[in-house]
Amino acid sequence: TTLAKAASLTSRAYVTFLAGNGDYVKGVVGLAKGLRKVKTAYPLVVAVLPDVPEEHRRMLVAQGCIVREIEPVYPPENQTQFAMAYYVINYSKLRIWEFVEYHKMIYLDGDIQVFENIDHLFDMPRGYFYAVKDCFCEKTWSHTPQYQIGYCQQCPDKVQWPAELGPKPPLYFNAGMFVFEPSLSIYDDLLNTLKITPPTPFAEQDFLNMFFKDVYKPIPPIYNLVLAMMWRHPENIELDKVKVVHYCAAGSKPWRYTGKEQNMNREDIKMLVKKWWDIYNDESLDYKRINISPLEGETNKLIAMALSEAGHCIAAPSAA
Ligand SMILES: O=c1ccn([C@@H]2O[C@H](COP(=O)(O)OP(=O)(O)O[C@H]3O[C@H](CO)[C@H](O)[C@H](O)[C@H]3O)[C@@H](O)[C@H]2O)c(=O)[nH]1
Ligand SMILES: O[C@H]1[C@H](O)[C@@H](O)[C@H](O)[C@@H](O)[C@H]1O
Ligand SMILES: [Mn+2]
Repeated sequence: TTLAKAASLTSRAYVTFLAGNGDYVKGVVGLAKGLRKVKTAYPLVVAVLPDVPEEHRRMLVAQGCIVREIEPVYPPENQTQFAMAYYVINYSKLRIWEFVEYHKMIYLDGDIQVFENIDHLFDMPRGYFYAVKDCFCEKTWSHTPQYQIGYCQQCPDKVQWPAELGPKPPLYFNAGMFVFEPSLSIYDDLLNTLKITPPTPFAEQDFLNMFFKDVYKPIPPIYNLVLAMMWRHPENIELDKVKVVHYCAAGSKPWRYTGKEQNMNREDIKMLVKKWWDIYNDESLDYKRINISPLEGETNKLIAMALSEAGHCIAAPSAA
């Protein structure tokens, strides 16, 4: 019905995560502007930890974001070395499963930029967890047998998985981008499972991989270009088809980019960093309240139609 269609359009959103008072807020502002540039029909929700300063929250609201505060989530205590010390805060991402006013969401890291519209990903069948396969070739993976034997799921035939190591590990996704369905029962299950799961180097990314392994569906790497793919597996990437770029390689965050770190002085990287800045600096992409988004316009029409089908009519403003 018309009303159902209106409801399903309004119950979708992008979501990202912001912690601390550092410079990741620039990433989120850039992301909000990038999503506007590709004319997404859906809002960007920013899940913020309590330590995000008021000034940064105001900047995000001014960019049209919906700011939602979340409580931090901590893994059980243990002596793990995270691949990056700050990854521990990423367990707090699990709170986004609580956002059940949305039926479906696309999670994007703050260091991601969207260069082409990806709204069609919301239309994929429900009941799965969609994300892009990660690459195991960078030094951040040196703690794993995969890295040690030179096995990568991006080229699984180059180095075969040795039988002595047991069955081949399940496919592993990068958790900087995924399509999921908020749900209170899954949320409870996530938090209860976390309580009995010791932390591991890739923090909530390892945890989500374990938790969703039976419903994980890989989507093409154009939906989350992990930058190392460009020098590790160029044969798997068609740069001109890429829709979503994840500035995750060491030294690649555009707002900190110097070009000095390893692999950062490449032309393709410089071009992608420049494209990020072009969006960030484009004032015409700043949020203007006056512009009703195509979805708001469309939804308002659908709601009006549904109400009139149901025999209601919208009261005209009364003459005072
Ligand atoms: O000070 C910080 C650090 C991180 N973040 C947020 O946390 C996200 C994850 O951090 P990074 O993007 O720096 O991390 P990576 O891309 O290297 O990390 C990858 O591995 C992590 C393991 O915890 C997560 O799964 C993350 O989503 C995945 O892309 C950021 O995008 C940002 O949204 C902040 O807000 N402030
Ligand atoms: O989440 C991590 C991170 O983004 C690293 O930068 C990358 O090397 C990894 O492949 C990934 O799993
Ligand atoms: Mn990231």
